[in-house]
Amino acid sequence: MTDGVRAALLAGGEGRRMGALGSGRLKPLVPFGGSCRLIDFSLANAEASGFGEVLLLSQYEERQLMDDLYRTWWRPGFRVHFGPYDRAYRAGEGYQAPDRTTPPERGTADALIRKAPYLFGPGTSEVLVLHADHVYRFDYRPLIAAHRRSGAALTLAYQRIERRYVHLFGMVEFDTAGRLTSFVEKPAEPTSDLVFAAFCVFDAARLHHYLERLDGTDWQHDISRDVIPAMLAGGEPILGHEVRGHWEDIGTVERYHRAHLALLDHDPTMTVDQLPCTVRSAMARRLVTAGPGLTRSLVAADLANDGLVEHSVAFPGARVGAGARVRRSVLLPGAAVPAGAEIDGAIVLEDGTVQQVAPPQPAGAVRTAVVLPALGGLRG
Ligand SMILES: Nc1ncnc2c1ncn2[C@@H]1O[C@H](COP(=O)(O)OP(=O)(O)O[C@H]2O[C@H](CO)[C@@H](O)[C@H](O)[C@H]2O)[C@@H](O)[C@H]1O
Repeated sequence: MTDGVRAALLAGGEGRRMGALGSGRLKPLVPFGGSCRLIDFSLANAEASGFGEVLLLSQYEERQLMDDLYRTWWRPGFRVHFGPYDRAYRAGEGYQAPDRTTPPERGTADALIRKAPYLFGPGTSEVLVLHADHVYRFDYRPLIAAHRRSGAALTLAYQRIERRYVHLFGMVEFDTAGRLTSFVEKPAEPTSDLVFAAFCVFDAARLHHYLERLDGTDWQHDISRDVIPAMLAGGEPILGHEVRGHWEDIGTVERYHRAHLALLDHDPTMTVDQLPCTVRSAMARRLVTAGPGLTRSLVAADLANDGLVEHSVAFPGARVGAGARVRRSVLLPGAAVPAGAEIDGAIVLEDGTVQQVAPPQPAGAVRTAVVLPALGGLRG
């Protein structure tokens, strides 16, 4: 099924809208759910969908990303391809710095153009574009199968959301036959509840054609702002594929915080079991049981809790001092909450920095705890 499909992962995130959480850290490597990083969702989906290789499209700090992915995603039958640096990197010859005379790519479409030799190689009939900041579990095979059956130039994943949030996305509209009739990036006045979920499968030849046509023109170098509208204007058949399960773009620190608290919902659209497990933590193997100081929280087994943790997520190695109270918050790996502190609606970083995300709310305790499984048997 995936034969002939080149999977390409856009991982150029700067994390500008992540506040302190994003500073000094690559956005794809922002930890999530205590067991993985943002980039791991698309990689885990690709692996589970039968892909043997994913091409990395990155722009910032490629070396750091390559070192990390080489370590965390090394296993027989699956690999992340580093494009122009792949051969030398794997041969142990080290990293070849990008040629500084060539301007860095600016947008998502530039990333495709710059990696074209690795994207449109012989035998590639389709290109599957993925993102490194999406939280979702998805089998790409039905999307690819539907795309092939229809003969479309592009089949894009879309989701129905509340109208009030549509202005933050690419808005899509379809005719009764399911063919895309309109695509508006970040519309000021939305007229549809359907948004582009940003992952999609292109006919490789058509994509190549439109990238070549746009390159050198006055454009914004973007798949959503340029490539898809150009295809639509060119009369290319574009279809949609609805994403019915959980899918979320972690574009801002607020969404990051909200996505964690959503894991604690009574009927979550994504469960803890669905999180990829790519982070190894020896400390997390020490089991703790939910105790009196813990209410409806997702915690690593090694949480050292001498206070109260309510409706929160605590990553491996987090510590809560005596008398401290943590509510609706996320404690990153090793984050220490000092004795007596009151934390509500915040993210506590590894160095103890408290990033306030939501206004504090009155208490409303719920009496259950989800304990993250010991992270034994993980990849790494
Ligand atoms: N040169 C480069 N190399 C590698 N990666 C790069 C890159 N330039 C950007 N990226 C990455 O591509 C992704 C797209 O980010 P943008 O900020 O351009 O779009 P946004 O997420 O707002 O909307 C987009 O995603 C939402 C869904 O979340 C859609 O609805 C909308 O149509 C679409 O534009 C980000 O993860 C970014 O890091």
